[in-house]
This record gives sequence, structure tokens and C-alpha cells, in this order.
Amino acid sequence: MLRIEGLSAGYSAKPVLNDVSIDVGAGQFVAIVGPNGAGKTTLFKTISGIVKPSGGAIIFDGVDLLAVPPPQRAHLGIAHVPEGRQVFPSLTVMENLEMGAMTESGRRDWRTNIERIFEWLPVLKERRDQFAGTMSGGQQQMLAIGRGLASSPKLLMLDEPSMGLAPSTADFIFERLIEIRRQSGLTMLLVEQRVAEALESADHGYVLEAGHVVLQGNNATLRADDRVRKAYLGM
Ligand SMILES: Nc1ncnc2c1ncn2[C@@H]1O[C@H](COP(=O)(O)OP(=O)(O)OP(=O)(O)O)[C@@H](O)[C@H]1O
Repeated sequence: MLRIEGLSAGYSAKPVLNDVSIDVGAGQFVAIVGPNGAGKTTLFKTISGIVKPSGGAIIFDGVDLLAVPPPQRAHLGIAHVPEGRQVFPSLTVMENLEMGAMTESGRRDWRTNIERIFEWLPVLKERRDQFAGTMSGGQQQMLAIGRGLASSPKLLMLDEPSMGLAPSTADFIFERLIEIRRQSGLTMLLVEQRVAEALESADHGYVLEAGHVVLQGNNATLRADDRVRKAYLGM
């Protein structure tokens, strides 16, 4: 579904990603974990087209993504749930979801999608007429996920959905993601600093440190790896 090959990217004179290669198979749930500043958000921004890479390739569903203008990438089926949620605060929950459904497939599948989104994230149905800016952090995160799902994506990219949330709320979000994935078979790519939860939720993981992939494997292998246990799991 997504193949990133030898990707390098950064900001003007500052290189951030260095020769990063990542594979996400159709239906897979892949987590990219690593410390602050490792380049996780930069990777997502490069996939979405906000950051222009200096080298490498990104192939999405057989298409050379770097040749596709950034505004068109959502129409190919990539939904980016950004770091910090970034919901539209002065729009209602329903209006935010409608904004997510602006892609061709989102408009086509709207009725089915909205029913499923409400089933998976019932708080959005209960609060459909509430202004997004008045909701709690966890509720806003669920709205950001719902907005991503409303575009009817083939790939859902989630940038630190647990950021700023209480552990119990973050756990609830991870549990919802696992359930959404189980029911829909959607391909998911997650970046997270909460390494234990991310590796428990996903089937495959990559460890990104200082712009390099230093380790990868299925979730059980990574959770058993000594370096991961010491550096990220506090064992
Ligand atoms: N717009 C920007 N201009 C210049 N440097 C930037 C910009 N955005 C990020 N950086 C730098 O790029 C590096 C990687 O940042 P990035 O946000 O991708 O890391 P991250 O792994 O997502 O970290 P975090 O978990 O803290 O968000 C950091 O050193 C950061 O300061």
C-alpha cells in the first residue's frame, strides 16, 4: 500500500530524515516510534506533501506520490490526522466531519461512513451539534480521527493521537483504533511516543532515532528487543 524508499527530507539547511525506508502492506497497522525530534512528524508531512523531500521515493497504491500535487493526495486515499488534532474549533462536530468528507470517495460514501463513525466513536453522535473547540482533548482527538475516516481513506495516518491526554483517555483511543481496524481492515500508520501502547496496538513497528530507522520488526519482536525494552519500555 505504501512504500517509502531511501527518503531524505528536512527544513532549508536542516536535514531531518536520512535514507528512511518503510513498508506498509494493505490492511497492516504499522507504528513508528521514537523520541522527541526523531523526525516522525516530518515523515508524515513529507507523505502529505507539506515538506518536500531532498531524495528518495514514496509509492502509494502503485502511484509515484511525489509526482502528485499535495492537494490531490487526499483524493488518492491518504488521510492525515495531524499532531495536536487541529479540529476546526468554531465548527460543530458534524461540520468538522463534513469537512473531512470533501474527497470524491468521502462524498460518495458519506451515508455509510457517518453511520460507522458514529458507531465506532459514539461521543461524536452525542455531541454532533457541539462546537469542536468546546470539547475535551480526548473528544477532539476522536473528532480528528472521525474526520480522517470521513474521507473514506485507504490509509489512515495518525500523528501522536495520545498527545496531551490522560493515560486512561489515551488507552481508550488506542482501543478504539484497534477496534476500527479490526472491523474495517483499514491500513493504518501511527507515529507515537507512547511506545508500549503503540507496539501493543500495531502488528509491525519501526524505531526512528535522529532521522534514521534503527530497528524494525513485528510487534512481539520489538517488544522483546533489549534495546527497545531499555530505551523505551523502562525495563
Ligand atoms: N518547520 C520547521 N523548521 C525547522 N525545523 C523544524 C521544523 N519542524 C520541525 N523541525 C525540526 O525537525 C526535527 C524533527 O522534528 P519532528 O517534529 O519531525 O520530530 P518528531 O519525531 O515528530 O518529534 P515530536 O514527537 O517531538 O513531535 C526537530 O529537530 C525539529 O526541531
